[in-house]
Amino acid sequence: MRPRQDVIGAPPCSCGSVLDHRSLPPVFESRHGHIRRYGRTPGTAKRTAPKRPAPKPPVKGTEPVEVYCRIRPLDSPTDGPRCVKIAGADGVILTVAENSHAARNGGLLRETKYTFRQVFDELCPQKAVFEQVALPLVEDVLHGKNALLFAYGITSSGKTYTMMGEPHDPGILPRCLDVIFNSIGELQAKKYVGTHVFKPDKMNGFEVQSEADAMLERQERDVLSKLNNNNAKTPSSRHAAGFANRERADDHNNSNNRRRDRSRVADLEEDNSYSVFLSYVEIYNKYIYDLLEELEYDPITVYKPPTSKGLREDNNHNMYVNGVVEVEVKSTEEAYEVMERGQRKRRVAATSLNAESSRSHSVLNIRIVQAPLDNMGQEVLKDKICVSQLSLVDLAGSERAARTGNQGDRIREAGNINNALMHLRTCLEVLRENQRTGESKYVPYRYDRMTHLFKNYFDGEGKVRMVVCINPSAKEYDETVNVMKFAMMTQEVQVARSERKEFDLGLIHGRRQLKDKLREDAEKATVEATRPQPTIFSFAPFPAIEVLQYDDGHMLPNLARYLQDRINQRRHLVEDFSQDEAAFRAHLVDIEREHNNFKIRVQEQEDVIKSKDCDIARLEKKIRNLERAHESLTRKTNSLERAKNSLEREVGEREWQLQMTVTEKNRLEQDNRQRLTRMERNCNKRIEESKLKVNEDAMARLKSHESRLAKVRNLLESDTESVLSTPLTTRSGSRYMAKSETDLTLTGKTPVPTPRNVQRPLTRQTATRTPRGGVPPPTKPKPNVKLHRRSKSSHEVYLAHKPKETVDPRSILTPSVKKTRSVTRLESKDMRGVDKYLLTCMDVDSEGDVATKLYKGDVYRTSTGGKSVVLNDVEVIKHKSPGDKKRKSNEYYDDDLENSSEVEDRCRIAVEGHGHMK
Ligand SMILES: Nc1ncnc2c1ncn2[C@@H]1O[C@H](COP(=O)(O)OP(=O)(O)OP(=O)(O)O)[C@@H](O)[C@H]1O
Repeated sequence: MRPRQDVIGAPPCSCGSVLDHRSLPPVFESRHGHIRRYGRTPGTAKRTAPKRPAPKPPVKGTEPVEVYCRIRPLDSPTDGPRCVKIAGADGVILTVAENSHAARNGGLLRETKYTFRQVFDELCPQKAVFEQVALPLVEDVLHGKNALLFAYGITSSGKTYTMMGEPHDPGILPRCLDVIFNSIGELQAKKYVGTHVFKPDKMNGFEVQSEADAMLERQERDVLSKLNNNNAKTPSSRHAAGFANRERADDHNNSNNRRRDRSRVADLEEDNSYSVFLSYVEIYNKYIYDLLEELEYDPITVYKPPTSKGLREDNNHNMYVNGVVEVEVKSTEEAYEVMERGQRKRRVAATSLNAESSRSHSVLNIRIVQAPLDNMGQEVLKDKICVSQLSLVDLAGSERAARTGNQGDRIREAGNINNALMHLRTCLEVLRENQRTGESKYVPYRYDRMTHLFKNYFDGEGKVRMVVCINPSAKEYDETVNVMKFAMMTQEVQVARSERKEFDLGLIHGRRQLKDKLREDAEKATVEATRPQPTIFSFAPFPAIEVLQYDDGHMLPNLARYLQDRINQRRHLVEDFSQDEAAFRAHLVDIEREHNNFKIRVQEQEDVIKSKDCDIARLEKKIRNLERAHESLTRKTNSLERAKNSLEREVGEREWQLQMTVTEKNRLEQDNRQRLTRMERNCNKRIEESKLKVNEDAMARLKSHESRLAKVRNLLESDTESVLSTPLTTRSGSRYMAKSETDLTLTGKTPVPTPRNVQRPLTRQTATRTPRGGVPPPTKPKPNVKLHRRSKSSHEVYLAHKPKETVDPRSILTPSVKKTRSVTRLESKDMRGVDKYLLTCMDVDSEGDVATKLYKGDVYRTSTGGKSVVLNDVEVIKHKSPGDKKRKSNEYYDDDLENSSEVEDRCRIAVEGHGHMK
């Protein structure tokens, strides 16, 4: 199988793209702006200032993962060539090593510059590294934010050194603990004492434990620790578990050697109560083990091997190790002790590159639990607990089997370590691509325990920092290149910035001091109460002052002594009294001052209370208003509910009615269709009958018309003297006596009439006498027919009736009438004094031919005094279109027939002499 390190040894660019060095030009600028020089010619390739792309504007609310670089010293100054140079405060230049993979592959990369947030050289002290890298994270965690710090690098690059350090020069972990305890000092909640004791709820949260429970737990612990002390005589757990342990961890036990970090974080919430909890796990061969778990003692196997732990997600979607032991620590010493306990259990082994090589990734979780105190400074507010976490991760180093010379378990461990690191890299790459492109590709955190555990840091909020540890030895060049690329890629990952937790709940400040003050006062009062009361001093009784004998030489001296003593005593008493008085006065002054202070504070508190009362009153009023609003809304909701129900009912009814209507409509439609079909049948039948009847009527009317025409003809024939020998028969059977010249056919050009409906020019003009009755016009008169010549007498007066719509045809053929009176509209009076009647009609057929018809008649006086006209002649002057040659001659007869009814109508009016001609 190909060793893992060969796989990870070659991906050339931090952006993940594989570069073929041979195909690249001598100078190539990577996507990250790093200048790379290629070429076989060894020499001093002068490095120009790297041209980095303009930094992207930071996404609002996010910040990049901050990557720092630490270069460890070589084991000895003569320890081979170096491949790493420092370039300023934030850059390192990696020079290709001669025996490196890149060099062997032909494409020689001379120098590459990598830029970090900050670079620490070999001489950089631990304190400086801590202050730059970890102190801001400690500040964050004390202010309620989460943070992750991990050390990354190849094996033996100084990760554990950076994280743990040495007793005389501690690394990041112990310093973090120092600073935390320096900062929270007196603000800590008392362990097992008081009512504000935080306790893990086993689901990654915390609860407040009652004092009784806390005491009970303490007793249980005491018993357990005694038992453990007894068991300590048995072989140590680390040997029983068969794991090698770091001897240097024992050095930490000697706290006298340990140098403390004196830094502290200011501006903490003084009215909060703090607790610190530690948990320590390692991820070994894909499994998570609890380093603080007390292994059960078994008389046969001595100690049971540790069981792996699972990962769970809490209510806030944070990942945690299920069932992990969380130890509350109250001081740096306690924390050290716990940390070292875990450190001793961590799996390390000697490899050819590191005598104490970490075979697992270790995660120390420092959880700060804080909650604000109540107004009396006595208890914490249970529902305001804030938990923040600082995860300090010492990753196992990537390693190549060829370099380490590992075998057996070590090879398997190395494979798992490399896999986990590769997976971390994959996750970060996907995350970075998602952030760049706006896509939401699945980030495979879950495929590895380590990435799954850190998921919340990359997806959630909080600072993430990485210390990349570098071994500058040229032998490590190939792996160092990959570490650099990973670091470059990681710097481009953005994480959400978390906000500082605010604990200002409107409570009074200085609650903690108030509590202390009250306690002090109570203590003082107790002391005062136990102080012995001053006894009333009484002088010794007077000696006997009776002189019993004259020579009594004792009485007076005794008395004098007594009095002197008494005077002295009195003087002492007065002095004592004045001292007591002064003390009392001073005490009184103190009390007075204190009293005044209290009065001021009481006043302040009263003000606060007043303002709170105002607030309360305002809020109560608001609550009342809201309640009223709520009630009215409830009423409104109820009424709307009722309205909605009734509307729903109504809608239901309407729907039902609609359904019924539709059904009824369908039924009616069906009925109507049937009825319509029936009616259609009946109608068709009736239409057929009507048609027949109409035909019959039309035939009957035709017959009656014919008979009437026949009568008129007979009448005309009988009354007229100038009867033509050859009567012209119309299609309707009526006869006219032709008085005009017959068969007048004119050729030659005539003025073209312009009737209204004529559009085509007329080129031929024809005037024919129109026969009636469909008989073709005679071409020449029969010899026995006597043609009646048109009267030429000049005394006959014609009434020429030309309706308005007639136009002048401009024909050369005009009736030969001398005396003419023209009217356009016929009235009775016009008939006076006229002998002849001439009616001019014009007609345009569908072909556009214009026919001018001249009806002539004689005017007779009737017996009733009126005038009657007997039409006896008709002349038709036709203007034919040249394209009408094919027109059949009998069409003329059709036209005549059509017009005959019109002529009859007009004549009827003229004959009667009533009405108006159109
Ligand atoms: N900055 C430094 N100054 C002095 N000594 C250092 C420094 N960094 C590392 N060392 C030394 O180098 C050796 C290897 O370091 P360390 O064990 O920390 O490497 P590591 O990266 O944790 O390796 P592994 O991944 O195998 O555990 C140790 O002896 C350590 O003391």
